[in-house]
Amino acid sequence: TIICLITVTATRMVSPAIALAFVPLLLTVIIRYRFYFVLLYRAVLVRIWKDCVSGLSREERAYQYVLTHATPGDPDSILDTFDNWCSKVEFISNIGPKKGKILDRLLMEQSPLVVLELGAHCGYSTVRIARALPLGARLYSVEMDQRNAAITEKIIRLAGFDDDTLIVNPSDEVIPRLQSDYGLERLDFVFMDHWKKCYLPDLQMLEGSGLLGKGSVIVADNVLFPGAPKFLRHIRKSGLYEWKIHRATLEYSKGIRDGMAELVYQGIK
Ligand SMILES: C[S@@+](CC[C@H](N)C(=O)[O-])C[C@H]1O[C@@H](n2cnc3c(N)ncnc32)[C@H](O)[C@@H]1O
Repeated sequence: TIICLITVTATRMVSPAIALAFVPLLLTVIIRYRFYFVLLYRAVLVRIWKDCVSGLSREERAYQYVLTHATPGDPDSILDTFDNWCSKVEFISNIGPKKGKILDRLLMEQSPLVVLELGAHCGYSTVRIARALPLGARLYSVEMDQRNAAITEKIIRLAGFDDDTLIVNPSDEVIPRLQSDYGLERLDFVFMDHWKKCYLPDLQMLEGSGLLGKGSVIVADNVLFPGAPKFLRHIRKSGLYEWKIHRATLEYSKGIRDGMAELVYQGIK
């Protein structure tokens, strides 16, 4: 319909031959970027519409769904229910099941005892991380949005991970106080999934904090889409890390390429 309308309007303004010449171009654009259009529709248009009709935020809608469909105390059921909602009902930028499995594997391999999560949103990755940690490990999750943090808090409790620490503040205020306020001496594992423009300054802040030791692992999501080019340039040039990109697709989307960066700090401590 859109193509016809544009063509008809264009035909009235310019010659029919020129207008028709644009049809293949339009079709090519639509086919090539179809996954991005679907994402725009699911993440923005459906959200605006449901915000209006439900009177709840998207995060509250997700929580209501999880509360009524998942088994309390069962992290697997909570994650599966989130995944179901995000693939079939509305889009939320949880790390999702595919990249989540990569994160699970890295956590299992490292068995970290002190973990920092930057960007908890509704608590999906928080539950995913907590589920994979060895006994006695500590997870510190940082979320700056109070409403998101309230949902995360409820999801953590629903999953039964009452011992995790949720810090409601922006990462650049939390990182400098991790030693003084929380008594941390070393971070074994950091998961970054907050605003992409914060990746580089926060990584540099962590480097300067003395909290990273040789072998500390940093995993950063979405480094290819939406992308974190300055962060990638730094890890390439600084010489402080052994690193690789785990290629995948964007959460709950088939055709948008994304990746997670895995960094192993080579500094001394
Ligand atoms: C992509 S979502 C996180 C998704 C979550 N990691 C998951 O997989 O379930 C990003 C979240 O990071 C939070 N955020 C963004 N910048 C932040 C910052 N500088 N400090 C703390 N939280 C931040 C946002 O409020 C948002 O809730």
